[in-house]
Amino acid sequence: MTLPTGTAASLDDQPADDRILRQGLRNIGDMIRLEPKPFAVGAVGAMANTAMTLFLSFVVGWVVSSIAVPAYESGEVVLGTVMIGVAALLGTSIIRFSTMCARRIGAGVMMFGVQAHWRRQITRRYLALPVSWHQKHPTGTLLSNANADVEAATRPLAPLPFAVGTLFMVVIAMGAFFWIDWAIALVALGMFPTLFALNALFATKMAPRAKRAQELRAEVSAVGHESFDGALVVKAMGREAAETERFSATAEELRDAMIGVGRLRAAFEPAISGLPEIGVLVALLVGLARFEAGAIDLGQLVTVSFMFSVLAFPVRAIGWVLGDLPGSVVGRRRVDHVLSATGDMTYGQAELPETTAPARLEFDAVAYAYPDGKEALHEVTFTVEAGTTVALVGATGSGKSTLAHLAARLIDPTRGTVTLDGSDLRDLTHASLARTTALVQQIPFVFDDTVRANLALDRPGLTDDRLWDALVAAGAEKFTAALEQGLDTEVGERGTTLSGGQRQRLTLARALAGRPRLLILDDATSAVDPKVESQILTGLKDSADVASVLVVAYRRATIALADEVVFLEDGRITARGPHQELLKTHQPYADLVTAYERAEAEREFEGEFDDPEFNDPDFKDEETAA
Ligand SMILES: Nc1ncnc2c1ncn2[C@@H]1O[C@H](COP(=O)(O)OP(=O)(O)OP(=O)(O)O)[C@@H](O)[C@H]1O
Repeated sequence: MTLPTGTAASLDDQPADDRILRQGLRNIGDMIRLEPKPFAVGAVGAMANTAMTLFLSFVVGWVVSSIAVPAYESGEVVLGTVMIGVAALLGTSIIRFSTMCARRIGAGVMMFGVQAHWRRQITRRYLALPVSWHQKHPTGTLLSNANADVEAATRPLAPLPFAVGTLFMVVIAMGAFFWIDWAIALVALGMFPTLFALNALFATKMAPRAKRAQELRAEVSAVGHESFDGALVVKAMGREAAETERFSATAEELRDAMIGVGRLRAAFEPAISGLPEIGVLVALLVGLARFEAGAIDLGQLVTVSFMFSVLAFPVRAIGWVLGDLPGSVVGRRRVDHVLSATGDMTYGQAELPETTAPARLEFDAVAYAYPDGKEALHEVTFTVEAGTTVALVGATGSGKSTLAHLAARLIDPTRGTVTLDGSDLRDLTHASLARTTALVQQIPFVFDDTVRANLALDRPGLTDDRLWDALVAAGAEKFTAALEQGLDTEVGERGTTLSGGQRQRLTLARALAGRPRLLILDDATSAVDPKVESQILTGLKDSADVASVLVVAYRRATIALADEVVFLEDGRITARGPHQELLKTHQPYADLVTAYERAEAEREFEGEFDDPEFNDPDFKDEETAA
């Protein structure tokens, strides 16, 4: 049995500088394959645009030599010829404008299309990866993967069609230069390769800085997310200054890294943007000399000068693409780190029958080791017989939650088997497993949506009647009915408008609405009034839709409701049997349950339950009177 370790290519395995260009160009190739149509529109638009720009050079040259010069020499303006000149200039400009639109639209659609594709892939991957992978990756970093990294990876796409068009223009212009005059062509031949070499040098120097900046973006996102997520703890513990300091330190590191990026850019940018201007100047000087030597005429001189000056700006687009390559390679590697992460849960083909009868859960010699190698459970063997309730009891860290996660197949055992009605959980289809079992955790997760949406989670066939039945069974119908809009009430981000106890009962109702055949409660009612908790669990046992229940329990009353208690010590079952029997026969168990009882009495005395109904005498009387 292999563990879902969630490994992937290491991010430190950074490509050497000389490979940045190759990897960057391959990355661009991959992105073109993802969005070929918008790229084609953008590139064809750009090439048509540059062709029109070059054509304009000839039009300008022709207007000068055939209209302006004869008019100047004869002192006569021929209106018809002028109109042809104006029409040629206007027509070329209109086509240039429309092709520029096509270039920009193509580039935008391509870039946002690739971004959307990768974001979808990343989200799918996050959902497919096992819990063990998520435990090792902070949420802030995952957010950064889906945002900053995807954006960095696709950044060269914005100027890409422009750069492709420019390359096309350079090739045509070179031909034109050679056709007009070899000396002018030599100037161009010197300028363009120097410009490409300069850009390539810039890209390789930028690579390590871009990598560091991208890592720090993820760190800032992770620290920020943790601080905002833990805002209540930070405030309650008076840790604002320390937390601000922690965030500032990372933010300052990012600032320094970005300044480093800016410095390098500042060092190269003047040379990269100045070189074409120098080229124009040299071409003009050489052109003038060649004109005086009679090698070219005035129209050709104007054409050549115009061509050099219209090329001076677009050749920068090639620099923009090359300048964004290092960041894009680093962003792509970080995206690939998520997309290539292994450790998916693979599901089998077996289906359990679609009945509502309670299921039988069996652990046979189960062991589980976390990815750090620490074995949390050893040789665990026990059964939850169909329709019975088994309480898992054990000191903190004894392995109760690990066992609950194995029962719900959030993780797979390192050794041994977990079976439902005789089928190994690993052989079942995902749908069959989700239909049969439901896990309710101590920390309830509530979506920023209505009560109805939170209960139904888009599962088919969950009518309002069924949702109300589940709310009744979870002891949540009174507070739901008291909400202003009942099932349609928005509960806010993470259910902030509800108390902790209400959130727990809502998530219990969510699980019950699916009528699971095995219900796993991992301390799922800890914030609920103990008496209400007892009522809920008794109700579940007596209900017509009786399920088998595996419950991680701390309260004596809850434990006493179970048909059998499984007592865990350091990941091993050291005692099993009915609660009353274990109290008499197993001293560590008796000690723990007594300690729980004492702690519970203190909590109750101090009114600690995060459940307004419990702390509100009217509600409490109403709910506990039955
Ligand atoms: N993600 C993890 N990585 C490594 N070790 C872990 C991880 N989660 C839990 N453990 C370890 O596994 C052991 C069992 O943990 P588990 O959460 O199952 O205990 P528990 O009985 O549910 O504890 P509690 O009552 O405090 O919730 C503990 O020693 C814990 O430190």
